[in-house]
Amino acid sequence: MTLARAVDVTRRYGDKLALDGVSFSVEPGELVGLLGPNGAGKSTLVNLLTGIRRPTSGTVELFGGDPRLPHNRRHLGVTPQETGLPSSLRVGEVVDFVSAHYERPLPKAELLDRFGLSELVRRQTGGLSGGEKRRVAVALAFAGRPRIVFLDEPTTGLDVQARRFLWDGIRSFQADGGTVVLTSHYLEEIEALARRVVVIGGGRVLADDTVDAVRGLVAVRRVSLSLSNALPESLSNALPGRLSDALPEHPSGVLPDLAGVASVERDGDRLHLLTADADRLVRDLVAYEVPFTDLEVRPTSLEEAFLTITRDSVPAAA
Ligand SMILES: Nc1ncnc2c1ncn2[C@@H]1O[C@H](COP(=O)(O)OP(=O)(O)OP(=O)(O)O)[C@@H](O)[C@H]1O
Repeated sequence: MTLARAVDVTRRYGDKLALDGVSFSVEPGELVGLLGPNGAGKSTLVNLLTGIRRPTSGTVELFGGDPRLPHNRRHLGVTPQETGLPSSLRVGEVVDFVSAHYERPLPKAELLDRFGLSELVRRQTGGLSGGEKRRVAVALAFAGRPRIVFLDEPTTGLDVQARRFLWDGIRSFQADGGTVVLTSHYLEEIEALARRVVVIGGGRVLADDTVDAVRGLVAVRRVSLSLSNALPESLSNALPGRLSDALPEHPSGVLPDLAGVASVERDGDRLHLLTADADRLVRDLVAYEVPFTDLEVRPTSLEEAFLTITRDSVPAAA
């Protein structure tokens, strides 16, 4: 049985289209990473699938039913992006309080041990550090032995060791048959946990694939250069192509049709070429004796990489 599903879902906040025709499903035992830049729509998707908000159009299902109905949420665990803990209660008391809502909660000691929180059991939550609070908030999603958990940026604000502890807790839940959906800005984080990654950008699903495949997609570099003078005419004539199409009015003529260039932007005399293989592009520029100056190669942002690569297939958001 598909545990969570969104079918052609849109969600508006006033004029803002936060999700635009998103379809997505999660099968039992999966650990799925939702990856995307700020404002991409990740939290909105999580909030729809967990019944916190309703879609504007399209359908969402949790355990085959409406996520807003309590009986469909019995086997759900959630850690939203922001959580408040009652500051005067001790960690152990908060766990007791949350666990009391479930028929068959995890024993308190086991839950705390799984997430490396045993030493904090007698501490008031108000006195915990930000990272400690976050770890408690994430652990609470597992208190009721959920079948699926949604973790919205679970490791924000955590140091390396705390992050590792949390990853171990998430992994052991999945090893026991649990299903996890987590959001992150970082492919590295998703890579540490998940095999499947769904990339969200501008309210749409831009890619739904293995981490390896997505890593290949986002390894895009921006190669910037200025053209110092006109290309030799013989070269211009011999090598017309998509770059020349992109630069019809460039005074220096055309660049050769360099393989692997995903897009070309022009900014005055400066050209910005996006490519997955910057080394090869630079070698080609040299081999073609393109008269460039001020060459600069730098990584692109995730957003830039995806929006560039998918520009042709993704219509502009409304
Ligand atoms: N309650 C709201 N009212 C108005 N706009 C909202 C609301 N919630 C989200 N949005 C807008 O919807 C878009 C998607 O937001 P969402 O929080 O889902 O993105 P996100 O991918 O989770 O971002 P982040 O990584 O920054 O948390 C953003 O433009 C955001 O400003």
